[in-house]
Amino acid sequence: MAELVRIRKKKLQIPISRLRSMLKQIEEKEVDFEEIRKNLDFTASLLEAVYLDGTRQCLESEDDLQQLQSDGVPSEVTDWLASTFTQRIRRPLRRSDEKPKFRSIVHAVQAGIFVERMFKRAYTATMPDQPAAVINCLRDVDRWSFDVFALNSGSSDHALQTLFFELITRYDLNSRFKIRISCLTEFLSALERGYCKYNNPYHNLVHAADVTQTLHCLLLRSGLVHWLTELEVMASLFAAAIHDFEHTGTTNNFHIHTRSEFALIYNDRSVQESHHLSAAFRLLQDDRLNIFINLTREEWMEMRSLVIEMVLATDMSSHLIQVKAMKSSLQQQERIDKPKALSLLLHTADISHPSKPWALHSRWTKALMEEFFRQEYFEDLLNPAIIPSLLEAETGDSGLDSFIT
Ligand SMILES: Nc1ncnc2c1ncn2[C@@H]1O[C@@H]2COP(=O)(O)O[C@H]2[C@H]1O
Ligand SMILES: [Zn+2]
Repeated sequence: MAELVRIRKKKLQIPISRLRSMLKQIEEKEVDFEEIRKNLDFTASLLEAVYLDGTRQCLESEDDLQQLQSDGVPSEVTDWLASTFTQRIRRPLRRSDEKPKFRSIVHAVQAGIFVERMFKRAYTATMPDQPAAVINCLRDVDRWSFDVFALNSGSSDHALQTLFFELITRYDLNSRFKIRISCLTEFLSALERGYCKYNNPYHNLVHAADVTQTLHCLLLRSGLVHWLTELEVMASLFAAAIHDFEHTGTTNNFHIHTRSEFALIYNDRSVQESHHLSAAFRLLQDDRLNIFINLTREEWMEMRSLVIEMVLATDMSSHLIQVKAMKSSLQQQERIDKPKALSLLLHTADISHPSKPWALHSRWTKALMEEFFRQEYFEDLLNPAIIPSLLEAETGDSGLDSFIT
C-alpha cells in the first residue's frame, strides 16, 4: 500500500509542478496560451491515468469477494464466507509502526548456531518420567502427520503442556530466556485450565497443541527457522500456544450479534483474538507464572508486539488481506516483513487440518461441527421468537441463566 501511494505521488509530481508554473505565469501576467494549452492537456491525461489506476485497484479488491460468489451457492453461504474471510463490514486492522525486516548478518550467524544446537538436542529433551506412549508420540514431533490426539491420550489430557515443554527444551529456549521449570509448569497448567473453561469440542488445549506443533513443523520444514532469532521462535511458539486461550466456543459474529461482554470490551474488533491475548498476557502479570520475567525490557517489548500481531492475524476476517499482501510482496520481490510472514504462518497452522492425514482431519471436522451446532443452539436460545417455547420444552422454566451454563 505504501508503495502504491509512493508511485501515485511520483506520478502526480509533474502535473502539480506544471499547474504551479501556469499559476505563476498567470500571476506574472506573462501568459503563453499555447504552452498553457499543452500543459493542461498533459495534466488532464495524467490525472485520467491516475484515476483509472485507482479504479482498477478498487475493482481488484472487489475480486476477492467475487471469488467467494458463484452460481448455485446459497446467499447465506456467500454471506457467511464474506463476513468470515473479509472485513467487509469492518475497518482494516491499523498497521502499527514499521516492523523489523529480515535479519542482519549477526542474526543469521546467531540463528545458524541456534539451529545446530537445537538439532543436537533432538529426541533427548523429553522428561525422563514421561510415559512410553508420550515418548513414542514425540518422536514424530517434526512431522506433518504428528498425532496430537495420541499425545493427548498418552499424557492424560495434557497435550499442550507436554508439547510446549518438549519444544521449548528442544530449541533450548528455557536456557536462553532463563525460564525456571517450575514457572513454566505453573504457566502451562494455568494455560490448560483456560482452554478447558468452556469445554469446547474443537477450541480446546488439543487444538492449541496441534497448532503449536504444526507451526513448529512449518518453521522447520520450510527452513524459515534459519531466519529467525531465538526471540522470534519463542514468540511464535508462545503465540501458537495461547492463540485460542479461553475461547468461548462461539464465533466473533456471534459475540457481535449477541452484544456479548467481550464484544463490548473490544468494540466488535477481533473480539475473541483480543480476548485470547489479553487473558494470556494477564497470566504473566503473576510473577509465579511469568515465564518471561528474565527478558530485558527491549526483548519483552519485541516479544509482546510480535505475539499480539500474530494472534490478531488468526482472525479469519483478515484471511484474504493477508494472502493478497503476501502474494503481492512475493510478486514484486519486496523484502518480506517478518511479523507478517510469521502471522501468515500461524494462520496457516490454524487452518491446516484439512491437509493432514484423513484420520486427523475427520476428527477435527467432527469436533468443529459439534461446536458449530452448539452455537446454533445458543443462537436459537437467544432468538426471542424461539426462547419461550424452547425453554418450556427443555427445562420447564423460562430463565436463560439456568439454561446456559
Ligand atoms: N475445515 C474447516 N472448515 C471450515 N472452517 C474451519 C475449518 N477448520 C477450521 N475452521 C475455522 O477456521 C477458524 C480458524 O481460527 P479458529 O481456530 O479460531 O477457528 C477456526 C474454525 O472456526
Ligand atoms: Zn485456532
